[in-house]
Amino acid sequence: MMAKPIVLEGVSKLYAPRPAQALRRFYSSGRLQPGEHLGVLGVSLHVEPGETFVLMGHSGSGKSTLLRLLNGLYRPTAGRVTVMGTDLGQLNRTQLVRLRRRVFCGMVFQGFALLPHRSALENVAFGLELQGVPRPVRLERAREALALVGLGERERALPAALSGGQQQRLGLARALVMDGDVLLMDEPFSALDPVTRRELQGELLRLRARVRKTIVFVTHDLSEALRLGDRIALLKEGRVQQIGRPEEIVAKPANAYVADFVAGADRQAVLRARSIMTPPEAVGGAALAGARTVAADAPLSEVARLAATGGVLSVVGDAGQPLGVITQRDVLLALAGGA
Ligand SMILES: Nc1ncnc2c1ncn2[C@@H]1O[C@H](COP(=O)(O)OP(=O)(O)OP(=O)(O)O)[C@@H](O)[C@H]1O
Repeated sequence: MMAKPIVLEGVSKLYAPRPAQALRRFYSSGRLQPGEHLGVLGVSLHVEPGETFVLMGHSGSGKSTLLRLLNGLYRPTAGRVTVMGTDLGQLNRTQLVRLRRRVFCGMVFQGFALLPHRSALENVAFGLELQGVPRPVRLERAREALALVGLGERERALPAALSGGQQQRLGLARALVMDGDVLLMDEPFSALDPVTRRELQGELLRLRARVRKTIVFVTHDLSEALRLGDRIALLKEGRVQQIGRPEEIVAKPANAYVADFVAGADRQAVLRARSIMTPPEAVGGAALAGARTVAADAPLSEVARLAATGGVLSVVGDAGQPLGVITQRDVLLALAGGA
């Protein structure tokens, strides 16, 4: 079995002159002293190969700190970070740099630091140049990456001649051209207008199917997280509130904070039949006889249409096996945001 790209076990990071001491004091007294800041506290999570894992939370909740812990840019004050089966704490600087280069293909930021006097093509090829990849090879790979993000026609353009959305695509190409399996994205689309932003999200979803990279994506935007994430971790004040698939977080928020955070979600788009069904025992066998079936993955909008004509729906899995039932009441509650 393939090693998990990233595993975090009880990871904490304090920004303090003496972080270990500050953390001990924080655990015993619940307080920090002036000049000490909590980055993240006791975070455990893992990222599966090929998934898009979203770190979501308000400003200051610890998303960027976590991203820099999981790629070894920061060392944890406590806890363990394991990347592709290797405990980062066991590596010296050189080994760490080598592992990061092998596993991660760079980070995509908002306002990506593009080289202003180099063409789009040379910007993308730059990382390979630093690695000593011969010029013809790196230009060929850079062209492929540019084509992948839809900038094939603009390879000679200087960054300043590109729109904000195009510059962001260029940033993406610059990361994609590198070898690593894991792509880190820190609020890459936040500075873009809403239309361009949605467009680039769509682009990323399409790309993901083609390049098979594992993606860790940071955002404070709920709709972006729900759209892009296979799974989402919601952070508050450095602590994980809930980890789950988008429909799990929306349908079964773990606490009042999560419920409040997801209150504005587009429930019809996010919820699936499986997230609102109840066990078959909930209704009598008689009610199920002749019930219409709906796929477990069907979105709530479709479930609602089917349920509107009355009766109970039988939710079935890929092989047609019964998984649960949905009544009209379940649909109404889900649409209304009830449990
Ligand atoms: N270099 C630093 N020194 C001191 N405190 C820091 C440092 N970097 C981050 N922090 C603190 O750690 C906490 C988490 O910050 P972080 O940047 O990880 O949050 P974030 O969720 O990424 O926020 P944003 O969305 O605003 O970037 C905040 O309280 C922040 O003030």
